[in-house]
Amino acid sequence: MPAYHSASDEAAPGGTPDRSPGGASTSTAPPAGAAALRPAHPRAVPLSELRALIDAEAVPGSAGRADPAVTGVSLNTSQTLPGDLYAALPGTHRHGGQFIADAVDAGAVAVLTDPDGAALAARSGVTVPVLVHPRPRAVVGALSHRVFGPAATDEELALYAVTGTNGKTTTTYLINGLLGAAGARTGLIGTIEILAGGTAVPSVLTTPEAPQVHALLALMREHGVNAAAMEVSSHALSYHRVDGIRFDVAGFTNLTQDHLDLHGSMSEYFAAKAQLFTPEHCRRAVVLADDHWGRAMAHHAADRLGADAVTCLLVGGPEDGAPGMDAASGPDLRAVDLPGALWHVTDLTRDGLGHRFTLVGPAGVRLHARTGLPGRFNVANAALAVLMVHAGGMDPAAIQDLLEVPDVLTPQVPGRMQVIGTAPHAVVDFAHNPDALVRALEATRPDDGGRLLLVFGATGDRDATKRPLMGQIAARLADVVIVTDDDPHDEDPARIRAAVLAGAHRAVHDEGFSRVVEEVHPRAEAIRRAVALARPQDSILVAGRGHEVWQEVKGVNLPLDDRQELAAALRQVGDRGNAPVDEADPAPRDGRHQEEGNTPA
Ligand SMILES: CC(=O)N[C@H]1[C@@H](OP(=O)(O)OP(=O)(O)OC[C@H]2O[C@@H](n3ccc(=O)[nH]c3=O)[C@H](O)[C@@H]2O)O[C@H](CO)[C@@H](O)[C@@H]1O[C@H](C)C(=O)N[C@@H](C)C(=O)N[C@H](CCC(=O)O)C(=O)O
Ligand SMILES: Nc1ncnc2c1ncn2[C@@H]1O[C@H](COP(=O)(O)OP(=O)(O)OP(=O)(O)O)[C@@H](O)[C@H]1O
Repeated sequence: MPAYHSASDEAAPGGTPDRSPGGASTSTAPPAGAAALRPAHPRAVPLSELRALIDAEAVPGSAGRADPAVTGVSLNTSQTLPGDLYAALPGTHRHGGQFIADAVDAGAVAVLTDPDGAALAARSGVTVPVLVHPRPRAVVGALSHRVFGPAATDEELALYAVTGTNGKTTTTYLINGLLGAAGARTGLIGTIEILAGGTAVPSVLTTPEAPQVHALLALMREHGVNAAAMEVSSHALSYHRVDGIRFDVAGFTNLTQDHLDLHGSMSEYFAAKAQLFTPEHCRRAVVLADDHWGRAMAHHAADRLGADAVTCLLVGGPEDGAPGMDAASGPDLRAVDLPGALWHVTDLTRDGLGHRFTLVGPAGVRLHARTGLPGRFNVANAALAVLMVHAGGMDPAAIQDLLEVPDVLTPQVPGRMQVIGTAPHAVVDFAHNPDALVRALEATRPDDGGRLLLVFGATGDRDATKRPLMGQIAARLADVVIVTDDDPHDEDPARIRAAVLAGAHRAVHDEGFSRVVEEVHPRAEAIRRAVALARPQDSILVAGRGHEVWQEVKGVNLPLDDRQELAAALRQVGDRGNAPVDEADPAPRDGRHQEEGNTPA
């Protein structure tokens, strides 16, 4: 197993310890500027060396040094620092070449761009040298690695990547929980926050752009971080954001519908994710192989990495039903032909909100575990995290010791199945695609005949095909469906709601579900409506925005935190009692529109 110092051995640079996963010491300082996300002691690389690395054409500068020392890389002028190479990339809205003058004003000593950007540079009278490459985005990772990458003398930083449609954030927190319990000083890059050993910084993207990723890894090394877990989105793989990084272990959670606006089809979406499981990007792979996409990924990984580098995990079985992979029930056909080491989950039992389970591996090795995270999908996340740590070099006996640490597989993941109230059981979750919504609804349904109320919407400017699907799922699995707004971005929110409602109506009319379906906006009002309708034995799920604290409407960020709104609404109702759904005021009020009647008794 990797040898780690105890997290408590070292003082945190720049902060007091807090709740960060895996025992990384952090402080709770506010979001930092670009400089705070860079190493304090950057290396200086001559521009000529960078030019040779990517075989770029060079246009000499008209002033300053012919071969300046480059100490950083940026591809957005808001993050450009003195000494940077500014990568002026073609974008979906405009060309980064328009911002070269701003980059030079911010201290950029050179520019990397494509021929169109070079023309823009010439027109703006740029004085610094310009490197011209036909596909600059494809070489930014290699350049960033040269500038920010590890020196031969640096301590090892073990890197764990998680990809998949759902479960990335949760699995990275689980990995860091285990590594932290083993004494590692952990770092994190993902949707919620970035932990680089110093301050915790709220995230903007799930996977930042390549220069920032490489700078963050350098910062982690400076802060003595020796293991880091990172979410790798399909956007990241398509946009070359992790180029130049070879992860020790890459994990695959699942592939279900999302992001078809970018990828076009599920096969293309798969192909984007599959890039992670190649020798350029990882040494070992752990793949959740329960379904077609998982099995395809396992075979792809074995083809590219060799079967010895692959671990397959089967969790199987219906939600909260009999475990599909009980060792006593004999071999499962899904295991046939899976490459590499095979592990499966067995002895699955409910324990409080979470589950106990056993992982059975090659030669009958058994690991006994418990996660307090709700929903069977979190067993999959927890099992994947355990096997990724194993693939990273920790032997089963050491892992079993870690699994004895109370709640080691129950990290607090903000906005993921986060319980806000108990009577009614009220949960905020980040489910914002069809599969996640199914699983979150299944995990929230009350056991004892209470009703399930759902508040959700769909995001604007993103995969529109999932909107009616999510409406349909909502009407199938919830008793009261309140359709509201998510982040509309630049789209008309009413149009988005209409698409979601169309799916809900289809389930009600064509499939005969008897549900209350309402359209209520703004979102805070929808949350209050759900709370007003709920009885103490019911459950409320507010899905889609999880930890998010801003709602983006036409370029303006409006403060909105589902957790706060739900807590406030519950407090208010606690003072005056709940109204049963059929007694509640059915008349539309402030954007509320009741679409269907007849909730089940
Ligand atoms: C669709 C997408 O991923 N777009 C990314 C892309 O933006 P773009 O091509 O539209 O950029 P643009 O506005 O046309 O500008 C062109 C160039 O000029 C630069 N620029 C622009 C303005 C300026 O003042 N200065 C400047 O330097 C930009 O950095 C860019 O390189 O390049 C930008 C610069 O890096 C990214 O910030 C931007 O991500 C946007 C913000 C985004 O929302 N991306 C999402 C969809 C995303 O990546 N999501 C995935 C996770 C999804 C999930 O799993 O749920 C993620 O990893 O976060
Ligand atoms: N293994 C899983 N399978 C299906 N759904 C899951 C799984 N894990 C989590 N979910 C659902 O997906 C939501 C998002 O979980 P999480 O943030 O861990 O995933 P993610 O892949 O990081 O998502 P995103 O890329 O959107 O940030 C959860 O709130 C839950 O509803």
